[in-house]
This record gives sequence, structure tokens and C-alpha cells, in this order.
Amino acid sequence: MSGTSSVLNPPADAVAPVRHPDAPAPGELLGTHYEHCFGCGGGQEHGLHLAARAGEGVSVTAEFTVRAAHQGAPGLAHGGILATALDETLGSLHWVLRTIAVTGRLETDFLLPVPVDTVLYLEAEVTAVHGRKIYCTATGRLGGPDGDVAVRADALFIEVKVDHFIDNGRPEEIRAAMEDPDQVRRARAFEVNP
Ligand SMILES: CCCCCCCCCCCCCC(=O)SCCNC(=O)CCNC(=O)[C@H](O)C(C)(C)COP(=O)(O)OP(=O)(O)OC[C@H]1O[C@@H](n2cnc3c(N)ncnc32)[C@H](O)[C@@H]1OP(=O)(O)O
Repeated sequence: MSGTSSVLNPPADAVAPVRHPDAPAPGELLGTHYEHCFGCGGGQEHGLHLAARAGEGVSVTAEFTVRAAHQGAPGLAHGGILATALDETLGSLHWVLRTIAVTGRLETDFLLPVPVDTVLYLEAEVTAVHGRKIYCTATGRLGGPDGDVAVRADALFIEVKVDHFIDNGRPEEIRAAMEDPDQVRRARAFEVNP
């Protein structure tokens, strides 16, 4: 889209993304990557509780119901919350790539106001990969998966090793996550499966 920074345009030698052979089947619910994640975790009372599903190719779909706790203007979703919903949906793509990655850059367009109690129907896909750089795009629609686009984003995610979290996270949470065998198994599986 015009207005998107040139750093979000994949270089000429970028390659098409490849769906990992062990990616969840299209339609499968992805679940949370971390119980206390504000985007998808069940342990965050006012979090987004965003539910994402694997899509075809290297894509995902997700739904987010805007609640009163997510307001900016009266009765309307806060823009930062909508950016978070886009970021979380884009982050879910990495279940399909089976790569751990973090957001390096996220550029968002806010096209329509999003009222409290509405469902935002989100969709994201990886468009290209260049080394550790993962180029992706997302939309959020109102009224249904084919409804009007209310928000959209282009983003660059950067692949990292699990050490990114171990080295930079707060020791209490890292220790708790590392004591959760499911969390460790999941993180390691992402690292060892090319
Ligand atoms: C316990 C385990 C749990 C696991 C849970 C899974 C969590 C999932 C969470 C999901 C939650 C939802 C998601 C979230 O919210 S993720 C949370 C929000 N994001 C972050 O916290 C990331 C913070 N940033 C960093 O840690 C570093 O800057 C990273 C790791 C991103 C890069 O630093 P690193 O030292 O590693 O790499 P590099 O600097 O050599 O750069 C490498 C290449 O990338 C290019 N580049 C970099 N940045 C930008 C930029 N801004 N624009 C354009 N380009 C950029 C750079 O030019 C270079 O290109 P090239 O020279 O190679 O061509």
C-alpha cells in the first residue's frame, strides 16, 4: 500500500514462505503461546483473548471481541488495542512457519472505528522471507470475514532463538515458563524443526 515504509517491501531475492510440514491443519485452533500473553493468554482478565486458527498456506485467521476494557473513545476500541490485535494475529503466523520471531516493525492503518461488543475478524499471511526477516500483512474486518476492512497492517518480524526470551525476560516469569514442560517443549520444537 502507498505510505508503507520501503523497509517493509521484501528485497528482490526474498523467497516465498513455506508452510512447515508439521504446521497445524487449516482450521485448527492454535491455542495460546503463553498463558499470560496480553494478546492470547487466558490468564489476563482484560487481555484480548484472541483466538487464532491455522489457515491455508502460510496464513492464519483470528477473532477478537472488543470489550469495555478495550475502549479509547467512549464506546470505541483504543487504537493501540487494535494494533495489538493485528500484532498478535501476525505473531500467530509463526505456528504455521514453526519459527520463533518477534515484531521488528509494525505499520498500521485505522480505516473505520471499531465499537465495543463487535467482533474483529482478522486474517494474516506471510508474504516473503529473507534470511531472518519475515514480511507479513494483516487485516481486521467488521461484520464477518468478508466484511469491511477496519484496520490493516504490514509488518516485519525477525526470527530469534529461544535465548532471546531467556536473556531478556524477567527472571520470575522465565523461571515459571521453563518449569512448564509444555512451554519448553513447544519452544524447543520451534527451534529444532527447520
Ligand atoms: C519461553 C519461550 C516462549 C516463546 C514464545 C514466543 C513468543 C511470540 C510472541 C508473539 C507476540 C506478538 C509479537 C510481539 O509483540 S513480539 C514483542 C515486540 N517486539 C520486540 O520486543 C522486539 C524487540 N527488538 C529486538 O529484540 C531486536 O531489535 C530484534 C530481535 C528484532 C533484532 O535484533 P537482532 O540483533 O537480532 O537483529 P539485527 O538488528 O541484526 O537485525 C536483523 C535484520 O533485521 C532488520 N531489522 C531489525 N529490526 C528492524 C526494524 N525495526 N525495521 C526494519 N528492519 C529491521 C535489520 O536491518 C537486519 O537486516 P539485514 O541487515 O539482515 O538485512
